[in-house]
Amino acid sequence: MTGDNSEFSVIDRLFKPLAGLNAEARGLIDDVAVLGAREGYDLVVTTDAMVEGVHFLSTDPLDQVARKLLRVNISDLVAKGADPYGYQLLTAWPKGMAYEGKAAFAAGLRIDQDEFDFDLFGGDTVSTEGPLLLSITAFGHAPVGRALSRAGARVGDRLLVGGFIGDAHLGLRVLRGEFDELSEAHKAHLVQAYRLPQPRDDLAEVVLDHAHASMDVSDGLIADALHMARASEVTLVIDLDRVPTSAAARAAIALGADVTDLITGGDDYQILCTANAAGAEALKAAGLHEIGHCEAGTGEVSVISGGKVIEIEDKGWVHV
Ligand SMILES: Nc1ncnc2c1ncn2[C@@H]1O[C@H](COP(=O)(O)OP(=O)(O)O)[C@@H](O)[C@H]1O
Ligand SMILES: Cc1ncc(C[n+]2csc(CCOP(=O)(O)OP(=O)(O)O)c2C)c(N)n1
Ligand SMILES: [Mg+2]
Ligand SMILES: [Mg+2]
Ligand SMILES: [Mg+2]
Repeated sequence: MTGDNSEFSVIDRLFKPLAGLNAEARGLIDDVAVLGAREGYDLVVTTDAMVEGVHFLSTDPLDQVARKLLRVNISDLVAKGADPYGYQLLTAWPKGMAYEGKAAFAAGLRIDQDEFDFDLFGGDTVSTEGPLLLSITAFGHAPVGRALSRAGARVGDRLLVGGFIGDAHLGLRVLRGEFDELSEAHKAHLVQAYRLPQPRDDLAEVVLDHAHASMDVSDGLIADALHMARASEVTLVIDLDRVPTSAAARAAIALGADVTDLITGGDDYQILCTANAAGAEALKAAGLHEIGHCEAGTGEVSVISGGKVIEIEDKGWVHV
């Protein structure tokens, strides 16, 4: 089996089929991929890595790890209003990792490549004495000059979010043995949110058409709102009571989960954006939720609940 599990055999057997017949990938037998320019569009590029023990658990199924890796990258693209196109993949396999694990990983990629119409263009394979490390550089297309940014929030804008906040953070805690009293259905919902975030590619177009500033929530709602507030040089006011939470999250809160953990825990991969009043109505009609507004400022986030300001010390995830 060692031959089967070696670098070029794995590329040939597991990754070449994922590149398919796409000429841009050059059959994964060249040094580069060559992406043709699409007239009238900018190429939007993003990179996000995932490390075992930092972004996912060693007990998470490898097909789902692969899908999460694709999804966290697609999440950044759709938050910019870009149409996901394809990706480069880096795999740093722990020495001795079995072929079966790599095959499960490739099977997960296949599922979500098809789900999101996203092609593999190439990448790199290395081995490591450390934990499993995976990285994707993802490409998407946005009409020239129109890809959204974290800057661009305007005083008077409404602040909106694409879906539930806090589920993934609670899902990680469920996997670590917390909230055992929750129903099996609620636990499954939260674990699914952690293992398999749902990037809202269906919202990319409406966000592109109506948002002034847009990003995805990865570090935590408050931390990422702060990133947006700083980039836009405004104050974002978040009404905690309007932040959408699932029935499962509310059940966890009833069991003692702190609501501030939900808005600082991260891993949500929901769109966070601002728009003027008319734009906000269009975004709400598409399913986004209004959670606050934008005031004059110099890069602050203010969280209110029941009309009172809440101080939040740890605002979200920071890699150190
Ligand atoms: N090692 C790095 N080298 C160059 N740019 C980086 C590096 N790490 C992060 N960045 C840049 O810093 C910015 C913020 O990154 P990050 O917080 O990871 O964004 P996101 O939450 O959208 O994934 C991005 O513009 C990203 O390209
Ligand atoms: C095992 C495990 N522990 C902790 C976390 C929580 N966590 C790790 S990284 C992170 C922030 C998001 O990852 P990052 O690499 O910062 O993504 P980016 O902001 O670049 O999109 C969070 C919330 C997790 N997902 N899994
Ligand atoms: Mg990143
Ligand atoms: Mg990201
Ligand atoms: Mg981050």
